This record gives sequence, C-alpha cells and structure tokens, in this order.
Amino acid sequence: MHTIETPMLFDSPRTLESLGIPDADIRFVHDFFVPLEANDYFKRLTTDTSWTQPVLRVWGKDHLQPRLSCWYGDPDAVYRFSGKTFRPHPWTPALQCIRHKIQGATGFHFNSVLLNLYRDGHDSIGMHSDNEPELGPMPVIASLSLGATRIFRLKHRHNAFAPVSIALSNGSLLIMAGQTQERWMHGVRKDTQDIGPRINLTFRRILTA
Ligand SMILES: O=C(O)CCC(=O)C(=O)O
Ligand SMILES: [Fe+2]
Repeated sequence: MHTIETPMLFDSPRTLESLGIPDADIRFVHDFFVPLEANDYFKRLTTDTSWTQPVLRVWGKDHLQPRLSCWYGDPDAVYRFSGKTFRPHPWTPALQCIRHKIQGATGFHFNSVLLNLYRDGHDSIGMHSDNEPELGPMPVIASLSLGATRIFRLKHRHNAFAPVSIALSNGSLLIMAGQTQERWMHGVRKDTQDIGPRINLTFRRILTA
C-alpha cells in the first residue's frame, strides 16, 4: 500500500498542494485551521449540530449507520432519494464562517455540507464514491477534518493502481475534484486503537433546478 506522508516542516502553511494521485485531482493542506481554531470549531460543532443516526437498509437488513451525521445548506439544495425530497438544515453561523473560508481558499461555491461524527474508533464509513446525480459530473468536494486523526483510504474503481492512505488530522483540508469520484472510491475504516472523536465536513454543490 502506498502511503502519502503529509509534509509538516518546510511546507508553506495553508497552501493546497496536489497529492499527485493518478486519475484524480486531490489537493491537501494539513493546517487549513491552526489547532486552536480547529479545536474551537470541533467543540462548537459537537454541541450545536442536530446529530442523527439514520437506519441503513443493507441486503434487506436494517443497520444503524456507524456514525452520526447531519446535513446543512441553502433551502434549494435538496436531494431526491427513493421518491422522497430531503431538505438541509439552515446554515449555522459557525458553518457559514467555515464555508466562506473554504470558498475563499478554493474559489468554488458550495451550497451544502454533510457533517459526520465518528464517536470513536468503532465508527466508520464504507468505501463509496460521491457520485449522486445531484452533484453533477466531476464534482468539487471540500473535506475538512476536526478532532482525532483518521486514515482516509482511496481505492481505484477499475484498475490496479495502488490504494492510497492519507492521515486526515485536526484542521486539515482535502479537496477532491476532476475525475476523482468517477475513478476512485474512498472510505474510513474502523480503527482498533483507542481513538477519540472526529468530525468531518464535506462541502458540496448540489445542482439546483
Ligand atoms: O470522514 C471522511 O473523511 C469522509 C466522509 C465522506 O466520504 C462522506 O461524507 O462522503
Ligand atoms: Fe464521501
């Protein structure tokens, strides 16, 4: 397995660097927020988010999603799924601040954000691509991580490129763009270590009617 070492020293802070992953456009900065700022957002989002734990139906069996989540955004950023329309919660001041800062750094506009809370090492997200039709072709997704470091894994969908692991630490920002969703899957496995909570925010642009 190919592991990308995230540069800590001699790296100009807050610059999005391409990770050079083939067939993808993935950029990363380890200190988008300095620890003090990241810790402050982590605390605010832990308490101020309307966390839910949806039930997922997998192979005809119901399972509790192995993490908590909540979705925020503009009123018209709606998802349609199984004949239902899902509307986001309205932006909170903290989420608006984070959104504006990420928009400034990337030059992209995001109209929604999905928050995931991994309570400990038992929580996870399975391998998937964020390729829902509402995101359109070649979506740009900005992923901010707060709290405990977890390993983000990427696996190519069609060929034998080596899987990639990236340590997503407190305050880091990862951008997935171009063909990343079409060609690669990503996920965060359970971790056997005694690991603290982590919040991940994926900012997205949903195509509106
Ligand atoms: O927690 C992460 O780093 C990934 C979350 C993710 O892939 C998603 O919400 O679609
Ligand atoms: Fe995802």
